[in-house]
Amino acid sequence: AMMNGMLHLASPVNRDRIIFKFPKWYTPEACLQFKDHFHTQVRTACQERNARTVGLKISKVVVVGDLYVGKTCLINRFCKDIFDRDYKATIGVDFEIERFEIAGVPYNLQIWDTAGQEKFKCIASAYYRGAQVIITVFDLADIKTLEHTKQWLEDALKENEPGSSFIFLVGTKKDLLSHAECERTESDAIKIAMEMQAEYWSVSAKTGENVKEFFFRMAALAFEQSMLKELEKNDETIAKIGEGDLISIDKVSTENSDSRIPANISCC
Ligand SMILES: Nc1nc2c(ncn2[C@@H]2O[C@H](COP(=O)(O)OP(=O)(O)OP(=O)(O)O)[C@@H](O)[C@H]2O)c(=O)[nH]1
Repeated sequence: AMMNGMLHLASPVNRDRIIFKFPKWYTPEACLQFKDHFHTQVRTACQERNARTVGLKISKVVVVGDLYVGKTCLINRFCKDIFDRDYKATIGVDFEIERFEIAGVPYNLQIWDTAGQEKFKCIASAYYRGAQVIITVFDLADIKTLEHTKQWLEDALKENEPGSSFIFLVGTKKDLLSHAECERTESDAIKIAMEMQAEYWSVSAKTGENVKEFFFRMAALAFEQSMLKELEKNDETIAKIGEGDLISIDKVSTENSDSRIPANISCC
């Protein structure tokens, strides 16, 4: 099974998981980043990825929110392209690994589906740690689930470094609302998203509306952030090597004891 799993990861990624262009936001009112292309540094690093970015890139995503809001259906629509109208409660947690190729680089998302039922909360919260993305989900047709999203987010944030996760607020079951109803709920949701510093999306797992767009956007933001972090780490390593060199240069200049040149000038 292990062998199969590894072969699976080595095979080419599905054609509809290839991202070239930076995916767009849903609404400018609650959007994490305004831009339509990858960071130049990231693009360059992706082009020379063999030299600089080694290893299997994987980011953790956790999906939280009240029971019955449609977390499992949202994940299943994207990962398996299916929709199940029968409700089966998530017991504790479940996860999917979704493979992408972004700007030419293989990339994986580990998507954790957590249970909304109160009795599973302590099991589920054990999986919140180390989330690069937190998705708080509510049901557009059930306004009290929107009110609960702040609490869900707070619980997820407790387990993570401040400012280390991208936050999304997602309203599901868009198909159940008229255009006017949807707009009304959206404007409430956008206010909450702004308070949460989250990006807002309305989706339907039933019809598939905005599902792929949402996951692509999330994957691209998470990918870019992890590439930037990696580049920063590489730069630090290079800087440290540089420091070492400077110390030896200092030594040389001290040993030469040329009194007209202060030793520290060689730093620049
Ligand atoms: N009409 C419609 N129904 C949906 C949609 N998404 C989910 N549902 C229905 O809502 C119910 C709950 O969906 P789930 O995905 O199981 O909900 P959940 O948030 O994972 O629930 P827990 O696992 O208990 O936390 C199911 O009966 C789904 O068929 C949607 O986009 N439109």
